[in-house]
Amino acid sequence: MAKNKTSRQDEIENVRVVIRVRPLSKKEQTEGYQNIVVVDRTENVIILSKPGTLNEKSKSFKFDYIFPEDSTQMDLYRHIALPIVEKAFQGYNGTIFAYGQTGTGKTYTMSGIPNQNDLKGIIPNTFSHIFTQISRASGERSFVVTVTYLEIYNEDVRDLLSSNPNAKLEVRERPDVGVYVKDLMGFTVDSIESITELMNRGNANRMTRSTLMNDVSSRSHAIFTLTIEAKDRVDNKTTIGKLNLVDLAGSERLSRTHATGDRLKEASNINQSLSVLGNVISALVEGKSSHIPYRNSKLTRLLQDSLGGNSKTAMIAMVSPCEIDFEESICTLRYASRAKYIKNHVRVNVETKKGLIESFEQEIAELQKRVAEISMEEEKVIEVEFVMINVNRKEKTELLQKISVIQKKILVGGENLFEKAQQQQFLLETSVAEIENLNRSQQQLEETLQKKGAERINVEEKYSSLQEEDIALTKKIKKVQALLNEVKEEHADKEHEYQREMQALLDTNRLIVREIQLANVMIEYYIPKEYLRKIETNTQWNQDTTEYQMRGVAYTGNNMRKNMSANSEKEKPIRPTMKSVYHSYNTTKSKQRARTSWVPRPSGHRQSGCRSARVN
Ligand SMILES: Nc1ncnc2c1ncn2[C@@H]1O[C@H](COP(=O)(O)OP(=O)(O)OP(=O)(O)O)[C@@H](O)[C@H]1O
Repeated sequence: MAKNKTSRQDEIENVRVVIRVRPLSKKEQTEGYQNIVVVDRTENVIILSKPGTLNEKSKSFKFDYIFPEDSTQMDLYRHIALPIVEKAFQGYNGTIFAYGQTGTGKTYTMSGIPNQNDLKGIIPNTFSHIFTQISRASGERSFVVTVTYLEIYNEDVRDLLSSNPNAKLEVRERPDVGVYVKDLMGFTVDSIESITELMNRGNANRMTRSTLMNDVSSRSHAIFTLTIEAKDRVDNKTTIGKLNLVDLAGSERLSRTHATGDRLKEASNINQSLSVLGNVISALVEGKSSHIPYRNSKLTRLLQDSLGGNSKTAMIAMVSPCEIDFEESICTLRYASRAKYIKNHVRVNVETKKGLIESFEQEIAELQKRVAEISMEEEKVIEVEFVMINVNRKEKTELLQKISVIQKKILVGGENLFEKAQQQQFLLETSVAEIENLNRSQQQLEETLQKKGAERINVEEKYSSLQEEDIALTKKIKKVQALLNEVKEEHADKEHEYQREMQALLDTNRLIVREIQLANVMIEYYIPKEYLRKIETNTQWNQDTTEYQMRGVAYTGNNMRKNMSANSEKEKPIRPTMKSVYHSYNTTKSKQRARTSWVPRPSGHRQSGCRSARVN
């Protein structure tokens, strides 16, 4: 990973890109499909052979690391998540996101199988890691860990931990906070149980369904965020590390999924937002323009810091080894290859305002003061009134309970030996994985040494005679020729990929046109002209939320109708006084309109109908 420092003390770091290959599924094996993936562990190269061709048609890609199909969940954790989580404790932001075709193991890698220790994914392993780290920290350090969990489904942001997970939340931006989700609920956690309970609740609320490509396919992008606030009492410094664990929805070829109707719309939305993510990656890598299209999707807006900003970021690109997925796998590897060149500017986030720990400590001090006051009062009134004592005792008990709840939120280093057994389990597995990795590195070193030895012999033997030089040159020409062919083929592949992307865009476009046509028909036949004009003059494009907004939205027809129906039968609606603001239909006018509805509306109006549709 490239790394250097800038003058502002920021460290410049490339996004770390690794590949994970899942094993062939039982279904693929029974149907007789071939595994076309070979991994060169020494060079970190993945080679895919084009089905039905000889080896020379294979394609190879180099990455920071490649996890072959026999890799364990712990291998992934140790190599990818562990260094980032450790840095989050020091106040760095971190992001790990899983990208890839549908059914390649993104959810398996990020969440895994919850009840089996060795199959737990990155998110639950992070919980064990965090609480282990806290219990190992010095007693001078205090921590508050907060969790949020959201999903982006069909370009709507939803809080997976809310009691109303279907409510759509707004993405906002403020100079002092950056991009954030309004009304997203954050929970402080004090144990592995409490955080696991939140994860399970969120997962249960996540939008999944069975598709032709995956029995349990995630139809949304999910972002699990852990914020670790750490206060050091020695230097009185508070740092905040934010960790985004992202399970993206899978890309899919619409022609292979046979999706129609709402599912087609859902799949188009997924592809569309992944395509915006791809455009952001390209723009960052090319560095041609200062404009990076983060605003073109909610996903890229929320991941703005993770891509090109202040975050240590790792992308795990998932690949299927199956021959029928060759083209999709090549697309994934190309996509991931570009991400390797993104440079982030990372730094420690030092809290300058009052953090959560300080607020909690202040609240505890105030409550303790009140408890002390009550104790003194108790002593004074002991001989006066029995009832008074009871009232005071009740308040005191409540205050002490409150203090205990807040105290639990602040985790003190070394003292909180939670879930000892689970921590040990985690440590044990980590050490086993460490030993395995050391063995593997040793094996890789030996292989590299052997290779180098063979190369030296080659060099010594080369050019011992003119004839040999001639042979070598001919070989070189052949090699260059092969390279040229490879480049040509690559070009043809890219052309092909471009065509397919175009096709996907056309599909999406067709859907949008259909929706616009529906909106136009509804406007044409159901909305009187004067109301349409009124709607248009009261509607404005909001650059920040990237949606149209209505002035006086509380007085729009449907909102007014909602309020009126909420009124009891007895209360008569206050129609007369609201006439100026309530956009209700006028019966006489609608009759007139029905008589003249065959008259075509000016084309300008049709277009303004499109404008009133939400654009993302
Ligand atoms: N490395 C792996 N080892 C064993 N099984 C795996 C592995 N990766 C994926 N699987 C299995 O493959 C299936 C699909 O995995 P998963 O649902 O995680 O894919 P996904 O990429 O999240 O798909 P989607 O984008 O449709 O949500 C699951 O049954 C999962 O258990």
